[in-house]
Amino acid sequence: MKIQFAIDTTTTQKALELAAAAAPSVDILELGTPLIKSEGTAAITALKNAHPDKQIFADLKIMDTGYLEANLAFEAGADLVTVLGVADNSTIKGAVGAGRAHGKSVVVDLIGVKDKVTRAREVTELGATFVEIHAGLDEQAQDGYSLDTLLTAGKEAGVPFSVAGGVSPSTIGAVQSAGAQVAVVGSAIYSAEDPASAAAAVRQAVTA
Ligand SMILES: O=C([C@H](O)CO)[C@H](O)[C@H](O)COP(=O)(O)O
Repeated sequence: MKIQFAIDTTTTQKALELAAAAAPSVDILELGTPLIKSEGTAAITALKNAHPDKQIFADLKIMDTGYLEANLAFEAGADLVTVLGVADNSTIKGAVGAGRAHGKSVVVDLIGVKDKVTRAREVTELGATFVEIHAGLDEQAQDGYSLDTLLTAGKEAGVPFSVAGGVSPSTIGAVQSAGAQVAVVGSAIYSAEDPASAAAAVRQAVTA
């Protein structure tokens, strides 16, 4: 299972510092949506130039103009780009088309999708490389939030998936056992006092 570090900061400078600290322990470096909104696609290029050996994930959360927006991110150096599962199928197909034109991948983020299992199967048919079974930061803050719901959906869907929703060293083992291809870890690393050690702890909790 790959480890993806979601960098939810708002400046390229801070993102580069966090990426440098975590890089030895992770496989994929994600530019979070707030970072891209704050700094634009130039931040994608900066991270790719600093880490050409890593997969760079641009969390654009595309909702419309799938080809156009995905193309912007791929041209800037992204290897993976997100489109929203709640978007129209034509938008998802557009983003997938841009991915194919660049030889890169599109991930469909199921944040806000009620029936994640059904939609996961549909968008995989449309060409998503994998789906992200995701509860966002606002959903995580609600009473009764549990990562288990995401893991159950991932197992049931039977398609390639990642999991994002407050994954930490203590829960990443369950994500791996559920069969995820990728575990997304954000705040457990970027909010830690020592992000390098936090990323190493995440790596140690995953079995090879
Ligand atoms: O995608 C995310 C969120 O929508 C804000 O951009 C997060 O990067 C994702 O949820 C992973 O972060 P954690 O949940 O803090 O691990």
